[in-house]
Amino acid sequence: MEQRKLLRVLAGETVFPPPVWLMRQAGRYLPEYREVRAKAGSFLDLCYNPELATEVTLQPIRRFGFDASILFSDILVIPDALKRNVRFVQGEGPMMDPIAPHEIASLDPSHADTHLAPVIATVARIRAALPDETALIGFCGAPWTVATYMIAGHGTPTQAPARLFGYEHPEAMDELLMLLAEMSADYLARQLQAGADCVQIFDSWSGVLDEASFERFAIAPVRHLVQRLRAMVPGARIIGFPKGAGAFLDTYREKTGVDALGLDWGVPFEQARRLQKGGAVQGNLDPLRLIAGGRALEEGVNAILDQLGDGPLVFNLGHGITPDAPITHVEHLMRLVRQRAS
Ligand SMILES: Cc1c2[nH]c(c1CCC(=O)O)Cc1[nH]c(c(CCC(=O)O)c1C)Cc1[nH]c(c(CCC(=O)O)c1C)Cc1[nH]c(c(C)c1CCC(=O)O)C2
Repeated sequence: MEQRKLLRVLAGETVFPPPVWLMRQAGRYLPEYREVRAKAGSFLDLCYNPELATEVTLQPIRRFGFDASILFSDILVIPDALKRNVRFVQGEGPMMDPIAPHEIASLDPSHADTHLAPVIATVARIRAALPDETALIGFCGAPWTVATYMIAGHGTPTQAPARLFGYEHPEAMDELLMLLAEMSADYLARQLQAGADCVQIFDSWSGVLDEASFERFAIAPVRHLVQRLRAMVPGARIIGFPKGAGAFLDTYREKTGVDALGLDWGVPFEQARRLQKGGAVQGNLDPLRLIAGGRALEEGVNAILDQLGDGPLVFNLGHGITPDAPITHVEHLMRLVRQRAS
C-alpha cells in the first residue's frame, strides 16, 4: 500500500484527516520566499535555478508540514520554451509576444527538452530532499489556459482575445492546442520519471468557455495529453483542475480520464459529493476565508470536512493562495484540519 497520504487518496482511498496542501503554497506571502526571490534575478531565472527553486519548494513544507509539495515553476515555461519572449513585469504579471494564426505552423518545440532540463533537475533535487512521507506534485498548464496567454500576450479579465481567436480561427486553435498538449505530456512524463509522484493540470481559464468550445478547446486537448502521458508513464496519477467549469465538471472527468478533480469554491457540496463517487476531489476553500481568518476560516474548513470528509478528499484552497495571506491563518488552517477527529 502507498505510504504517502496524497497518493492513497488519488487511488480512491478515504483518509481522515485528509492530506492537505495549498495551491501556490510557495510564494510572496512567505518572507523567506521574498528573500530568495530578491537574490535570484528575474522570476524565470528562479524557475530555471535548481538550487533556489528547490529551496523555495521546501520552504512551505518546513514551515507548515504540508502532506504534499509542488514543484516550483510556472505554467508559462512552455511558451518560454517556444521562444515567445516570456517575461514577468513587476505589477503587470506575465507578458509575451502575442501569437497570430499564421505563426502557429512555424512554432518549433524541438528545443523544449534542453530548455526545460533545469526544471527536471529541480524535480530530482526536491525528491531527494523531501521527507519520505511528503508527496511531490509536478504540474503544467492545460493547453487552453497556456494558449490564452500566448494569444493575448498577457493576462486579461475574460480571455476575450483567445475566445475570439477560437471562433474566428478554429483550425489554427486546434493546431496550437494539440502542439501544447504534446509538449505538456512529454514535459509531465519527464517530471514523473525524475521523481514526481503525480501531476496536476491547471486549467485556470476553462470557466470562460461555452459548451461547444469547452468540449473542443478544454476537454479534447486534455484528453490527448492524458492519453499520451499514460502511454509513456503507465498508471500516471493525474489531477485535473478546470477552474470555473461548473456544470461541465462531470463530463470533464469522464472524457479526459483524469484520476482526481480539483474544485473551486463555486462548486456546491451536493455536486462535489456526486463527483466524489467517481474518484477523489480536491479543494475547495475560498482563498478569502484564509485572509479573513477566525470564524470565516473555521466555518469554511469545517464545512468541507463535514461534507466531503467521508470520501476521497485532498484538502486545498479553491484557487491559489494570495500574497496577503497571513502566516498565522495558514497555521490555524493546518490545526483545524489536522486536529479534527472524524
Ligand atoms: C495562470 C497561472 C500562472 N502560473 C500558474 C497558473 C495556474 C494557477 C493559477 O491560476 O494561479 C501556476 C503556478 N505558478 C507558480 C506555481 C508554483 C508552485 C506553487 O507553489 O503552487 C504554480 C503551480 C509560481 C508563481 N508564478 C508567479 C508567481 C509570482 C511571481 C513573483 O514571485 O514575482 C509565483 C510564485 C507569477 C505568475 N504566473 C502566472 C501569473 C498569472 C502570474 C502573475 C500573478 C502573480 O504575480 O501572482 C501564470
